[in-house]
Amino acid sequence: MDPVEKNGVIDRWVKKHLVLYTGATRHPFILSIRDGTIDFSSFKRWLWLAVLMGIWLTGQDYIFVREFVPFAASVLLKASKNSDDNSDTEVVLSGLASLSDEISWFKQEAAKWDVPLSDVIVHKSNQNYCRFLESLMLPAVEYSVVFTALWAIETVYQESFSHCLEDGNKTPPELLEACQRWGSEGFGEFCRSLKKIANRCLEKAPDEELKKAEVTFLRVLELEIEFWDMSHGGPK
Ligand SMILES: Cc1ncc(CNC=O)c(N)n1
Repeated sequence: MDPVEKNGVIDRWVKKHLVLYTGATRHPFILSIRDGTIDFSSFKRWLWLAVLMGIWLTGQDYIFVREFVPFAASVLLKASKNSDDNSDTEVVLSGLASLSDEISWFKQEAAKWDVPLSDVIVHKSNQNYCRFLESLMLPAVEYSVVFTALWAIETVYQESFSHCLEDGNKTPPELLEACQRWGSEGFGEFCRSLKKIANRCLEKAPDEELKKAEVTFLRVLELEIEFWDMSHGGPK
């Protein structure tokens, strides 16, 4: 890890807010996937799996990803305007490409499990998250703030699902594909690129902007925890 990364602003914030960060990246929901802590009686297993797939197959995450696309596109727009370093644009573009692949994956999974993705009831925590994303799309929101949000949103999933793939995991085989989608080394590489860009911008940000970016980071963690809570409590 090069020196900027080690002592970068983001690593400082992760350390400072480790409890909330761990709450988002080691949520009981994620631990229950990694430990496969499901009652192996077939009915409960199936039910548990249905609850678990609920996050994806009641379409909550599908709705999130559909809302996340315009947000990521707004970051791409800001990146193309930010003269600093146009390699930022390529990083964001690669993220958008994986999003389009993700949407097709959701559709095929929904078809496989025979779950309609249209007129899904949007859960409260999902509505909050989508409204938050919309607030970040306003032109006035600073580049360092939106990149901090983009890095945090992607990293929570990467950290969470890569944990489910670590040695000694007991992740149910049916869920390995979903875990690999976000837990893969490639996605980890993408998150590290986002972190580099965010750190570069945050190093130069005035205090006011730095504070806004930190608050945005914490808000993403809270919203991710609420999102896991929603699925942990099952589709309501
Ligand atoms: C709630 C939530 N947070 C982050 C991600 C990962 N980013 C885009 O796919 C996701 N799919 N859903």
